[in-house]
Amino acid sequence: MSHLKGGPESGKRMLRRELLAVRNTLTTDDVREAGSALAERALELPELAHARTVAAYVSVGSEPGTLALLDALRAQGVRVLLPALLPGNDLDWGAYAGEGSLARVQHAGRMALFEPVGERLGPDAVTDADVVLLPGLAVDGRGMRLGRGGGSYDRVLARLAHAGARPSLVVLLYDTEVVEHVPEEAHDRPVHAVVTPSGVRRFT
Ligand SMILES: Nc1nc2c(c(=O)[nH]1)N(C=O)[C@@H](CNc1ccc(C(=O)N[C@@H](CCC(=O)O)C(=O)O)cc1)CN2
Ligand SMILES: Nc1ncnc2c1ncn2[C@@H]1O[C@H](COP(=O)(O)OP(=O)(O)OP(=O)(O)O)[C@@H](O)[C@H]1O
Repeated sequence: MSHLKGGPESGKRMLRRELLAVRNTLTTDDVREAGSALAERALELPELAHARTVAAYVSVGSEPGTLALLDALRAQGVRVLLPALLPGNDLDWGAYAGEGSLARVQHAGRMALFEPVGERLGPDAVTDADVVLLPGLAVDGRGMRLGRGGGSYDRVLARLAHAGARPSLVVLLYDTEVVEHVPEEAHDRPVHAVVTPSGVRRFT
């Protein structure tokens, strides 16, 4: 029973706290360098080279940087969708039209996010994506991902499954965040690959 001490929920909470503490020690230079290496590695993925639509997100704070990757994809003519947080933690989507098309949004109790300012396409727009780039704090050898705990991407994955959409699911992390074991709950779904500054690892 997951509400009991030692269940997957408390295991996730402890692991999140440890991983966020490590991220908090990174300097802005560390974050920027990791972001450019990450973009380079990610662009080697054939899935991204052939994608028409990619669902991504704008990194904030000590998250591995995504802006370099978003701009490179856009320059290649890829349609890049970005999330906007809805009440209840579901995600709406809008097209990325360059850095000037982002607005800093402060949702109560959350880190400030950068969200697209243009037309909102609705939560189902993500089902158009050929690749979904997911944020996270860790992944294990099975591809089980630890998120921030909002459940936004759990909902995205459930929505994709419901629509019969099967995009490539790729999580973007630092090297040290590929760990031995991520505690999982019944709703968790594995990703297909992780990109870190040192390369790509696929899960079977
Ligand atoms: N850059 C970025 N954009 C993103 C996400 C993300 O993880 N990173 N999301 C990922 O789903 C979605 C938004 N969901 C979010 C969920 C939690 C928090 C957050 O600040 N969590 C706090 C803890 C708050 C709490 O415990 O309630 C934190 O992690 O410090 C932010 C966004 C969509 N956009
Ligand atoms: N399909 C879903 N619909 C609604 N709520 C869900 C769904 N899947 C999971 N949840 C809820 O979301 C909450 C957070 O789940 P979990 O701790 O697995 O988040 P996470 O995977 O770390 O975060 P994220 O998915 O945002 O990256 C849980 O309370 C869970 O019950």
